[in-house]
Amino acid sequence: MNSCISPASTMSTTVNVMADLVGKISELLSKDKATFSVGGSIPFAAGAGDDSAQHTTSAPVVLRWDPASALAGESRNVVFPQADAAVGQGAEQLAVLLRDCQPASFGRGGEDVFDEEYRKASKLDASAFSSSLCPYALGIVDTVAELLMPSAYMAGGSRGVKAELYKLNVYSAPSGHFKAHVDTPRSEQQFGSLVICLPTPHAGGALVVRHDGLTIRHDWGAGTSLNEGDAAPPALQWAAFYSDCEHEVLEVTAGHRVTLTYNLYSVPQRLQVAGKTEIMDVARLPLYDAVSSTLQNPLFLPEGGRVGYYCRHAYPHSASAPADAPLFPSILKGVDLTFYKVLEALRLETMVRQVLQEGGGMDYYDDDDEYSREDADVHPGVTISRVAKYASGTTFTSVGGHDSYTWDDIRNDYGRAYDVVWLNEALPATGQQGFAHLAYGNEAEIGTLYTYMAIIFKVDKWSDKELEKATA
Ligand SMILES: O=C(O)CCC(=O)C(=O)O
Ligand SMILES: [Fe+2]
Repeated sequence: MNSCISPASTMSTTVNVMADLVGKISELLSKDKATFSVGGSIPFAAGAGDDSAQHTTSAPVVLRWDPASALAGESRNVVFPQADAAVGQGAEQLAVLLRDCQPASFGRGGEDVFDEEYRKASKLDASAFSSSLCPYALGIVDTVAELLMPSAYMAGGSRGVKAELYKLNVYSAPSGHFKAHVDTPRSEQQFGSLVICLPTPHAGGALVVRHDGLTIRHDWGAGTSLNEGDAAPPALQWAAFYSDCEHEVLEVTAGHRVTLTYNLYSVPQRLQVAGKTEIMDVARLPLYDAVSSTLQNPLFLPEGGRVGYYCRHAYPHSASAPADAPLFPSILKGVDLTFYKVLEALRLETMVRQVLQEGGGMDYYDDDDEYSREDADVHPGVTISRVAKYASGTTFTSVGGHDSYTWDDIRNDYGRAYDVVWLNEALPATGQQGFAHLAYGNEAEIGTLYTYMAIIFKVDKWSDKELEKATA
């Protein structure tokens, strides 16, 4: 160790540099969009003996397209990466692809315009080609969801990312490029774009993304054989960025740079199932028949009422969700989702809500046991249940801070009371502390009661006419 003490000026420089660095990092961490573009690289599987179970690798990518000039039903194809021996032939196939592409336009003042000064590229529309590349299977979509998903949608993980194929673009030497621009969002749900670069040898053509004074450069030509010295094994290279980021494609100086572009949307994750009955025929489920025939039986709740089912799965229901991205019903899964779908298909008035645990919590108050109405003759199997006004979030009451309160006083302050015929019992593991109340003791304390997610539907009262018909 050097025993010499640094002069004061050096010390203070060091301190300043440290403060600068720490400041920079914490500023980036505090900014919602400091991570405004992410990217990566996925190698191609080497074939037999490859340890692809451990690492994500890609199978060769087959690209097929419909040339405008070909007979109906005829398509052409090319496989990436090209085998070394086939590079000459590959160049020919690329030339054919290029010939079948159209000049790429861009949006200016609400119009599609062609201007090689601004953008020099060729494209195929998504309707004219397909490829075996699946960004979901490669983990790209999950990675984007983890890192770029707008934070407003994160609560409860109820939203997912949809990557929709948009274009195939080819930027070729000399001078293929796209000047700085911002992509036009295709809908309100679009939050970004994804670009995947197929492994063709090229130089130049870096994708440069800028946001808030920061720049990220994705240079995919650098690792290809046209840049000897640093040529890497062929890989799929990709980048994703937020829609409000300015970006550009620098000039391609050699070869062809071929990319697939995708629009990235934030979508309700499971609502893709919950919201669309057309992809699943609910009426084919045994549960559908069981519920529908029960409802047709005049002996079942002739006076009408509510029937409840405690969800079998645990959900983060005591956390609140943003109003524009509610957790329920979109987060429902498995049998809970199936049951909800069945009720929806039967057009029953249904609510997915938190229900307060029956009875009280710790031994603070008298339990006067009024909440459960087991006066079986009048209301067989009916329980007065406390149902929350909202599906998610924790509620609080100031009731309970004195020993003259009873559990019922506290419970009465939670949601609404409904008479419910329960189909099952709540599973302890699905409960969460969703209702906080004041408790008493030496010091002010807060007690909590458990809430459980439930699906409750309404059964209408039978009219005399219907009853007559049903029993005839
Ligand atoms: O091919 C790329 O790298 C991105 C092209 C682009 O910015 C676009 O298509 O809007
Ligand atoms: Fe763009």
